[in-house]
Amino acid sequence: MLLARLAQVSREVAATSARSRKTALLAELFRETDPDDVPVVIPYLAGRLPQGRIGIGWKVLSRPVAPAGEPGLTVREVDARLTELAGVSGTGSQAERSRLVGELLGAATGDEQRFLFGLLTGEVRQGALDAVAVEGLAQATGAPPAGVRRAVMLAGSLQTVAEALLADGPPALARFRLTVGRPVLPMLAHSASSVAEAVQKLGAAAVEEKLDGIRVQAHRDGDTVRLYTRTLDDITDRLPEVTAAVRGLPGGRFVLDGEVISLDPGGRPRSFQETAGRVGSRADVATAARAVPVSPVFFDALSVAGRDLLDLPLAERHAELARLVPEPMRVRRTLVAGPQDVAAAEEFLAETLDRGHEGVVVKGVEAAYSAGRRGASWLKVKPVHTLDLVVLAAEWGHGRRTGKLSNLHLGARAADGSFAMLGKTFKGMTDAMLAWQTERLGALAVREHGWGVTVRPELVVEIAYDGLQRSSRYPAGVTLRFARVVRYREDKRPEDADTVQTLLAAHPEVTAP
Ligand SMILES: Nc1ncnc2c1ncn2[C@@H]1O[C@H](COP(=O)(O)OP(=O)(O)OP(=O)(O)O)[C@@H](O)[C@H]1O
Repeated sequence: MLLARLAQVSREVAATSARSRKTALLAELFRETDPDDVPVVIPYLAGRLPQGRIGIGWKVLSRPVAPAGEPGLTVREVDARLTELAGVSGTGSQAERSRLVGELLGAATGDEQRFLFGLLTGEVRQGALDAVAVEGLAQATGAPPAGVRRAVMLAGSLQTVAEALLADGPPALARFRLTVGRPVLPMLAHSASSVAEAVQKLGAAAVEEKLDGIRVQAHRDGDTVRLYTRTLDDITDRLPEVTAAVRGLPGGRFVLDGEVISLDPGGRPRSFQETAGRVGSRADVATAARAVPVSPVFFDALSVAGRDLLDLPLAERHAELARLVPEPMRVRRTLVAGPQDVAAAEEFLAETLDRGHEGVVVKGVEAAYSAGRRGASWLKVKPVHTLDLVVLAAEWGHGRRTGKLSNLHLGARAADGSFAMLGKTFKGMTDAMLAWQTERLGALAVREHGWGVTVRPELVVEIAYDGLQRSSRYPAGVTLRFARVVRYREDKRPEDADTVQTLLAAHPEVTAP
């Protein structure tokens, strides 16, 4: 496929707000797509590079290059050139990268250059594109949209399903089943402002403690156990005590969903940083496990004895979980019949907070497990409400913070895939965080200014704030009051950050006319 064609469709999809038009444009593109091009076409459509970060600085990108007259670049050729570029290292690498970028841009027309520029700076991420792409794929191949959606959730990747569908047509969907050893994207939760609101919305529900640890999916087949994070990274080798605990359970073949958390000897949770540091560290696992042991606490069963449970109601999945997993390794919960039981739900929340946990997740008992989605039937309630935002830029600090990137520019996802700045903060950072973010943001810089750097929008940071206020200085017309950093969320991608739309919806006091 020619890059020019992809760039054209990408532009047209971004320019129209009609979902049916977006779907039709993508369907047309997929009909022309060679299955071998899929590993490039899908990430490019979403504004992502298959190579991940390739470290081209703003200086290199901002040098004007005369465009080619005729489009001739194929997507595969562009990908090959970027792979070459990503591999350049050592002395003289800067000059070599600069030469390769010049060569690539010189082979591109003006339109293609603009597309490549967006891709290389990471300025536009069409995170919402996946859902439309699923429909486009269904339309292009004649497969049922629900079947494609399910396959994507089981494969954990649109790309894998697109390759199979474009190569073999709708029968390929049957290949995607929940399999022990192949992780699925976890179901996520929406927020509710109180348990009363959550119970009102859901009716009969399980109110579960919300543990502030790391999400883990545990797969077991006989003696083999594998553990995956919410981004489907395999972390089995880092958590021997969790692997052992899973191996000790009675069933021989299952997939469970839960959280790993580090508890102190009194059973209270240690800080999130301790658990996250433990799960994130590969070095000297045995020493780390002695210093900060973690335990799994499961809240769902996705497959037991070869039976796929995803489409069963929560109540039945819970019953399976209870058969398999003994009490201390299961999340605590209380069942409520509906709004009439709100007092019981509130009491459970209060007890949970007393035990040092961060809140509760209220789950509709009838709902299936919607893997890879923020299901409407899981509502989290936390007294301290935070936002996950993306760092767009950072300013050099003054005084004690001279030489450190300090004041962060924070963005939420906008409807068009870009990020809308909501405000700035230099509060809440420890010295260690300042040092870490200076290095990390330095590496992500795409543009240098006297005041600081603009960065590739990749780093997700959790922000506490006291409210919203109107402001004509910011693109969404609002800004955060007293924003402060809680922690970095390296387990999240920019596509997982909060959106302007959900933020506004959560603050009717500001948005009401
Ligand atoms: N009982 C529970 N049921 C479901 N998820 C739970 C539970 N206890 C803890 N969690 C964690 O809460 C997360 C659900 O909240 P959400 O999907 O919004 O992710 P999150 O943004 O990481 O949450 P937060 O930022 O609020 O910690 C899950 O991914 C899981 O890691």
